[in-house]
Amino acid sequence: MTCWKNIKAIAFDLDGTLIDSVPDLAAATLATLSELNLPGCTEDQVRSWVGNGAQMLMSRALTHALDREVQPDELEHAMPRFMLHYQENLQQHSQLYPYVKEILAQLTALGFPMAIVTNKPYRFTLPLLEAFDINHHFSHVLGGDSLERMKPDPMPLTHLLSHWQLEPDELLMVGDSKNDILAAKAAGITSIGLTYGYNYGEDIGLSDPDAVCEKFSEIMALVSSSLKATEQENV
Ligand SMILES: O=C(O)COP(=O)(O)O
Ligand SMILES: [Mg+2]
Repeated sequence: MTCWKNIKAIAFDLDGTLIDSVPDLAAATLATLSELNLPGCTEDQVRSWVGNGAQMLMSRALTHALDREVQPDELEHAMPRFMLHYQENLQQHSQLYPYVKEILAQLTALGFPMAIVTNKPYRFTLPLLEAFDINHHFSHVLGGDSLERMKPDPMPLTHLLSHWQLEPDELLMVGDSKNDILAAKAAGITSIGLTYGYNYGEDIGLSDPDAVCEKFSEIMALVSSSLKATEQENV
């Protein structure tokens, strides 16, 4: 049984959890395909390709456009173009999901240490957090290329556990993708799956997170049960 009262720190996924970033990722993907004289794709297709970092997104887009397996040199040729297009338009159409700012402020006020654990390359992550003015909530920001392995590998989460000197049941992962839930399970930590993000078009409930939330604001009720328990222990 999940013990919400033990939660002391929270790791947040970024794309599809805090920020709806697909519109800008889709624009950069389309610009890259067009530069390579390849057929385009829809925003819905890009949404189903997000989840394993920028290189995998481009690899899936090229596979679709070429209608065959993509060769390493083709991916190598496309990547710098994609990175440049996305860098130039990180925040044209992307938006924070409702109440993200308010809830992060409340969690910070309650004293939870918080981190970002995303598969997005680090070089895009910090500027995006800064552009939305939420960077100050996170003492740790781990991109998909910050460590040797990215989610669904547990490495970024075990890194946080050892840095914060926490037991696994004291860390919570909040994310929209099965990669978040698989990483959390492999690290032995608690997880919340959000239904509104990107999960390859699959139901996040099938990954069996400890709780499923339809809105970001719903995480507050679960996390605050940890505070009530702490208050009672201190009476
Ligand atoms: O960039 C991606 O592919 C996914 O990023 P996320 O881990 O923040 O959802
Ligand atoms: Mg995500």
